[in-house]
Amino acid sequence: YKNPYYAPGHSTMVHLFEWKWDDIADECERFLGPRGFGGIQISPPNENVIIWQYNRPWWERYQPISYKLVTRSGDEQQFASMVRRCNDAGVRIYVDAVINHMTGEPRDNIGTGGSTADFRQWSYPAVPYTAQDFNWPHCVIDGWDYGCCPDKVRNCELVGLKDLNQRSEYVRFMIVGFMNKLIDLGVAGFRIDAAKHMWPEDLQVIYDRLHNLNTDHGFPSGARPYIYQEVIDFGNEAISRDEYTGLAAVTEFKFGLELSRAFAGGNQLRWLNTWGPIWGLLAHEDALTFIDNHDNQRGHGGGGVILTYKQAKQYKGATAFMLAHPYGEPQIMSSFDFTDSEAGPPMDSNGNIISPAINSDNTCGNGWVCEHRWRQIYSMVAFRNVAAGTNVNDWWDNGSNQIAFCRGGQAFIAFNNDNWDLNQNLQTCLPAGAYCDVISGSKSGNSCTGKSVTVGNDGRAQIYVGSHEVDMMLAIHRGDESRL
Ligand SMILES: O=C(NCCCOc1c(-c2ccc(O)c(O)c2)oc2cc(O)cc(O)c2c1=O)[C@@H]1CCCN1C(=O)/C=C/c1ccc(O)c(O)c1
Ligand SMILES: [Ca+2]
Repeated sequence: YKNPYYAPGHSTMVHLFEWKWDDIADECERFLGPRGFGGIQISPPNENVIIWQYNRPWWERYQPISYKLVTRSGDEQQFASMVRRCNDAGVRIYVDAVINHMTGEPRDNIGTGGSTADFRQWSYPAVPYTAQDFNWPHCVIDGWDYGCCPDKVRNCELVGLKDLNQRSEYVRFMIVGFMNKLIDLGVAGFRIDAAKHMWPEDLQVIYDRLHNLNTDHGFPSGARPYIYQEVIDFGNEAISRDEYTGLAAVTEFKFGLELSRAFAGGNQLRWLNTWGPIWGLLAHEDALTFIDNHDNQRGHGGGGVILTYKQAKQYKGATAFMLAHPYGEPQIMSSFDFTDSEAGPPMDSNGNIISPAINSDNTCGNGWVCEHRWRQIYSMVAFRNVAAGTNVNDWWDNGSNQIAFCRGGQAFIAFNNDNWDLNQNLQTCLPAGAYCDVISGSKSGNSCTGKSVTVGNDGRAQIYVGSHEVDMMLAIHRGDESRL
């Protein structure tokens, strides 16, 4: 359950948060496939309750009312078409699976597919679930429970959301049926939302009943779904993420916290020469890594200050480091612009999501940030693909915030987060020749729109990154995007 089964030559997952299925399919064909992205995390595809009371908040999609594949992102036909088109473009689909709970007790009683429920009777006829399928006696998780009482964190309601009993064979049957339908439609795996709130042994049973990936979508026979479990654990709770790493991969929240601290100036970059498990991070094969996610970019996820698209220069620096370094399985957040932390995606007066506009310079409009379309970010996906299979070598630093390293003999990157210029003759580990810096520009024909770097026969080059430049890094590699 720890292998994403990306297509050859592809890497990196992007979370297209709240995107519609037709738009995702287009994005696979016109951008993500050609740029070597490995996969996409999509928003929950099953029917959720409509919450007009808070003007369609982003978190309404985390209140299931049924397992029908009808949401504001599209219906089952559009879902199937997206998976087919993305797999054909070499881009995998991972589903955000909300299986711990159903809804709370919202004011309105109608779902995105027209289903209703009787919340106070724990009755969801569109599944169907009835009261016997939920955990009893009724209780709600209290703040103290996280520190003392694993049983309550699993068996009581998270913020009043009706808590399913995954020990029930019927509930297991319904959840497994829902997930196997998605696997048969060609998805490559799942994010398990709120995994901390479910018993590992119940999750193990559910995972082991999942089908192998669908070979008609290019997966090898016998391939198991890639599963990464959302366990928010900063080490101060009774439940540890180590209870879940035996099952499948786990979201590594410390990763984004530590890199945000380093690139926001709270920790010197030179300390990153030991980046990896000795920082208290999960083992490489267990870690789904990211700078920010849909929850903590809004300040909900606890743990401290997280960099987002709003701190563009530092965010691009931290993201470049995430993608340049071999540790973990990285995910890029692709956001819609927000100021209100509850606000949902851009929508028209009827509540329909507005599609991202693609501008002439390939950036997004209509309120979508599309971090994955920022040159400094998509260029580092190509860097990661060229560097696949190599380690970090020839580390250099200036004793504070100027660092540089190679990936085998394939790629080289330098960062400058000091407030004076980096101007050094450094070992790039690359063959002699001319290279375009893929951060300050790109290669067009046989010239560079940004900086160019000349590497000598000894692999060394003069590397310059001014402290007042738009970006704090310079990256070159042996792939076609950089090598002249
Ligand atoms: O103030 C709120 N929630 C209380 C604090 C955050 O607690 C939640 C956590 C949570 C937070 C921290 C933890 O350590 C933890 O074990 C759980 O996980 C969720 C997962 C869901 O599927 C749906 C939810 O409503 C929540 C949730 O409310 C607002 C209003 C309701 C939704 N919400 C939210 O803030 C929604 C947050 C949310 C939604 C989906 C997620 O996948 C997620 O990680 C957080
Ligand atoms: Ca639970």
